[in-house]
Amino acid sequence: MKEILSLGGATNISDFLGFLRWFDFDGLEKSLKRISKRADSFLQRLIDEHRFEKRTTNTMLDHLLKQQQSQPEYYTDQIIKGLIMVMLLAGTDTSSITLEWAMTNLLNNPNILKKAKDELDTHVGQDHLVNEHDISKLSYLQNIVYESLRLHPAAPLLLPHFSSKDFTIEKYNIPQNTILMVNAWAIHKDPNLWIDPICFKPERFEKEGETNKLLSFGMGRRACPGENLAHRTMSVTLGLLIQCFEWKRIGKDKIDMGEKKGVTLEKEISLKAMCKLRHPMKIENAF
Ligand code: HEM
Repeated sequence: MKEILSLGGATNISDFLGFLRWFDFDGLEKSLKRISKRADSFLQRLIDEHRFEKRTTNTMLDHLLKQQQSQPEYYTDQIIKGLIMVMLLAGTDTSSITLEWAMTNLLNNPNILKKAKDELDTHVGQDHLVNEHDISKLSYLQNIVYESLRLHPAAPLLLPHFSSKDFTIEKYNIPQNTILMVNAWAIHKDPNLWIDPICFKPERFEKEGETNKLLSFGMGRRACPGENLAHRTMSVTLGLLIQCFEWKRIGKDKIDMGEKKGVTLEKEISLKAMCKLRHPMKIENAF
């Protein structure tokens, strides 16, 4: 997955100097073909395993294979492989990166972590594990996710767009067929839009309408279709991490906030932290 993401985000010089395509100048095309073949055979194996397994489970793949039986001309293996690929490529790294940043910010701001813990103790308690139904009661937790997405948008330049006709933004004339990148990372830190833009302050989202200024999932027709799913999974996962464990930094120093360069905004140094179980939850109540 890492290799696909890094090759997918690599600059392809042949996009700008078309004649270089003849030579596959830096071997990018060859590498893409190799990795596509590997990914395709991995996904085909996955489909075949599920197809021949007698036991049915409640997974996306099982549902798609059921659809294949009633509409084989649409739900081909090719379409199913594409759908799984999109889920894996667009949905996993982005969500896990955001969670890593959220935990880093919480560990660097123990007062915010405590506030989130108190909210969980008040609205969920310890009788059951946090689940999707609890999320609407956990507004502070949701604001932590928004604030993490503001400071560390997982796709900092969104995806490249293309102008379908000539247009003007402020004093800039943009010709048709221009590749356009939106710098969400910079817009999210613009002091004209945000008070204390570089501070981690989940409280800012208590003001109505503040979330509308976020660009982390893009906007318009090509905005991220996984936004709701991502919010739910990230809120539940972060909620579980706070509900079940006591968290501490490894040393006294604040955790490094350096960012790696790339299509997705990874931490330069992966997060390492200490945790211990908060309370022995009765396992029969946990699920
Ligand atoms: C924290 C999590 C996520 C973030 C920050 C994120 C962000 C984005 C962004 C910025 C775009 C491009 C929007 C644009 O350029 O206007 C995008 C596109 C997309 N995302 Fe997400 N995403 C996340 C999770 C997911 C999940 C969970 C899925 C699906 C399971 C998903 C599926 C997609 C797809 C299919 C597109 C392409 C849409 C298109 O081109 O029309 N994303 N995402």
